[in-house]
Amino acid sequence: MIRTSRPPSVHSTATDLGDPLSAILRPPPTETDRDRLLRLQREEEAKRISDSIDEEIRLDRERYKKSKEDVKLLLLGQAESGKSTLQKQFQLIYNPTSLEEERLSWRVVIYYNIVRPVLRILEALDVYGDEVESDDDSDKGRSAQVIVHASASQASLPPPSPSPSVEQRLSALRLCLSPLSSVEASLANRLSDGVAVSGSGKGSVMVRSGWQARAFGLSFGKARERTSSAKGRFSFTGQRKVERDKLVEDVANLLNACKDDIRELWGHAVVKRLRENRKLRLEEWAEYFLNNIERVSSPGYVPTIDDILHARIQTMGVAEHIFDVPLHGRNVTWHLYDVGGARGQRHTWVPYFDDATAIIFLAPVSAFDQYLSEDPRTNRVDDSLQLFKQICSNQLLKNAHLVLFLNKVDVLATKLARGVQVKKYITSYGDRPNEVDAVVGYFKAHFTQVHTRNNENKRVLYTHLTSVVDTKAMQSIISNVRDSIFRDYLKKAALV
Ligand SMILES: Nc1nc2c(ncn2[C@@H]2O[C@H](COP(=O)(O)OP(=O)(O)OP(=O)(O)O)[C@@H](O)[C@H]2O)c(=O)[nH]1
Ligand SMILES: [Mg+2]
Repeated sequence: MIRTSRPPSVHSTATDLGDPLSAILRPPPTETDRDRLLRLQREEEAKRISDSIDEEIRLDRERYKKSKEDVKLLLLGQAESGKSTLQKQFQLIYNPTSLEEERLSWRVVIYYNIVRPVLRILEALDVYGDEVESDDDSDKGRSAQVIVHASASQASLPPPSPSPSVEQRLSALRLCLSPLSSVEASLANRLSDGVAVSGSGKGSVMVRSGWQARAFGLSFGKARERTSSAKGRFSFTGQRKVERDKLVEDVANLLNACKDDIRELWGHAVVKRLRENRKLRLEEWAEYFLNNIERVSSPGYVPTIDDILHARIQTMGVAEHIFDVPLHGRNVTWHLYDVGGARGQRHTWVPYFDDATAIIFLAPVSAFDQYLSEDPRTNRVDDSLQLFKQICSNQLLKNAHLVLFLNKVDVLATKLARGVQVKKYITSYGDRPNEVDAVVGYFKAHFTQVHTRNNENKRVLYTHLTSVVDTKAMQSIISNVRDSIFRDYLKKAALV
């Protein structure tokens, strides 16, 4: 024989006679049918909410457990060291369609990367132009000839006098290119979404992760992005989108109209002289886009992947990019954290340290003749070494797999070929040969020494010589880095 109990009820009256809470919750004896129905509906709704909270907690727990299995890779290094460019190379390998989809949106950055150096060249001419012109009279004649020849195809310039002086010609170019100064601020404003940022020290534009989406109201590919510093998502009305596109189209038309003048200015003997005697210094991306001015400013221009890799925009805060990386037939989720490297941005890195699986530290070896724009007394290689020391000795990072990229080897080679002397900037370099292998070897020894002296955990340092804009070479370097990170990852997983 079995004994059965009554079906349980939320407000059981049989078992809770002594329980004051149950007594309060018990329906009043005068409850009507309608009241009862309403009460049951309320209870059902409360249960639904409670169940959904339980489910959320369960999913959160699962997500947390799973995210502990994810690889978290930090890209660290000073500003302009190549972190965002390396991130694009990862994107190209593990989520190529997203970079394809972004191509058009990079026009605004590339146009900014052209307008800004052109204006800097004009400023340098204002300051040093006369000096350079009077340096060498014979060259004056040579420059004038170049100009007469080049100006024959110029519709936008005033008709050349039979033999215009260098000065007259440069004045004419200045006049023709003056409309660019008004678009510089508009492009900067568009990119930074009107946010003025301190800490870059360079007066150039900084953007947060997801800038394309904010600037154009578009979303790109599958790559999920989060940012530590965005206060919230921006949403744009269709009207604003149209106005913004109009700006890019206007700049495209302007550049197309000015491209012969820009090309002439860039190839001008006086400008070349200013660059040779280093009174005018332009960054590598400026040179790249000015060398490609014809293509980049032609109508209907769509940036190539190579253009995107050379485009320069400073990162603000920390941008998270998520990729699925295959490992033995299953996918492991990789979180790539691309940080802003300027001094004013470095405090944003710390919250990402304690669960980092691996670090790639980028040190641009070409920067031996440059000083921090945030602190013009500090040599950039010296800053890299100091920063690397802090990373190596940081207790929160002591278990992270450590990779060092001695980057911008191609830029170093170009600089040395131009005759720039390392010992002039790094006095300790002494009389060692002014050649790529020797210079890279010298810097490598210094970084290795910093690592050795700050290596409590006896961890291995994996060093690569890189030019992160070189897609072909990066494919094999990234797969090499991936394998070494996975080896450590599997070893640690086996110990858990
Ligand atoms: N030629 C050449 N250019 C490079 C190399 N690495 C980076 N660049 C260029 O240098 C510029 C700066 O690179 P980014 O990747 O933006 O530098 P970053 O480290 O992200 O800088 P922040 O965001 O300010 O911290 C870009 O225009 C890149 O195309 C390289 O190895 N060779
Ligand atoms: Mg960056």
